[in-house]
Amino acid sequence: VLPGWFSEISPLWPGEAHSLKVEKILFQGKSDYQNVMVFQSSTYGKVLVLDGVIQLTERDECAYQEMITHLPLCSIPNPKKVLVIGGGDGGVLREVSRHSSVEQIDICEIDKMVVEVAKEFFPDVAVGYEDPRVNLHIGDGVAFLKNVPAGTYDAVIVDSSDPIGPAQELFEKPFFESIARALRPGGVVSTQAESIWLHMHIIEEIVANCRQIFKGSVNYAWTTVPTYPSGMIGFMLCSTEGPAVDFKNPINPIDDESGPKTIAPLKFYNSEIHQASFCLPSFAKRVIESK
Ligand SMILES: NCCCN[C@H]1CC[C@H](N)CC1
Repeated sequence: VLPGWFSEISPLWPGEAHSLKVEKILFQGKSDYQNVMVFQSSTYGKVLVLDGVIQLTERDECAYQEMITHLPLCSIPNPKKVLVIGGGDGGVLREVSRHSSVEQIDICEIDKMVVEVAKEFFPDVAVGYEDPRVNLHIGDGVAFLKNVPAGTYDAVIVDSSDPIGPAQELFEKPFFESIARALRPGGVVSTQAESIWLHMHIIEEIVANCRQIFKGSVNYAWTTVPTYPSGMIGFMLCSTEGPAVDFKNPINPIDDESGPKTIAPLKFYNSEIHQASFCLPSFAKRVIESK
C-alpha cells in the first residue's frame, strides 16, 4: 500500500482499487456492525469509509444523494410520507427535505456510530437530521419494514452500502417484497444498485426480482461518482401497481428555491440529467430491459 494513500480494495471489484491521497486520519472506530473511519483527503474533502469501502466524500456525495432522492420524488405528484433505509450519514434526508409536500420522513439506520460520526465530521451532510419532519430509528431495516402497516409510504429510498456485511439482506427478494407491501398503490422505491461496469450479474438478479414484485414499472438509472468503484453507481427505480409512474419524465420539479434555506443549492440534479440518467449503454440495456 502506498504510504499516505488510501486504496479501496474489495472482492466486489477484484483487480482494481481507487486510491485517494490521505492528509490525516480523523476517526477510527469499530461499531457493533463494521469498522468506521474518517480521513481528510488531499483533493476530495473528508471521506467516510466503512469496512474499507468509501461511502461518501464531501466533494462528490452530491451526485449520489441528489440522484437517489430526486429520481423517485420528482416522478410522483406531492410525495407526503417517505422512508429512508440506511443513509445514516443524513445526505438523503437533506435532499428529501427540499420537497415541501413531504410531511413525514422516517429513517431506519442500523449503525448508530455512522449517525454520530456524520454529525461530527460531515455537518453539511448530516444537516438533514435538523429537519423537524425526520424520525430516526436505529435498527435493522428488514425488521422495521415488518412492522410498517401496508400502504404507508409514497416513497422508500434504500441508501445501502454493498451486499457484503450488514447491507447484504437489503439486496434480497424478501426485502423487496416488504418494500412493495409498505408502499401505497403507485408508490415508488429507489435503491442503490451498484455499477453496470462491475456488477451486471448482481443487477440482472435485482432486475428479475423487481419485475416479479413491482407491477408498476421497473427502471435502472445511473450517475457518475468519481470516488465510487468504476466512477459510477446505479439505482433501481420501481413503482407498485396503481397510478402509472413515468420515471423518465419528472412531473414534480425541484429547484434551488425549494426546501429549507439552511441547505446549499443543488449541485448535481436537474430535470435534464434526470431524463438522461435512464439512457443505458447497449451491454446494459440488453440485460436490464430484456428481463
Ligand atoms: N449515503 C452513502 C452512500 C452509500 N452508498 C454506497 C456506498 C458503497 C459503494 N460501494 C456503493 C454505494
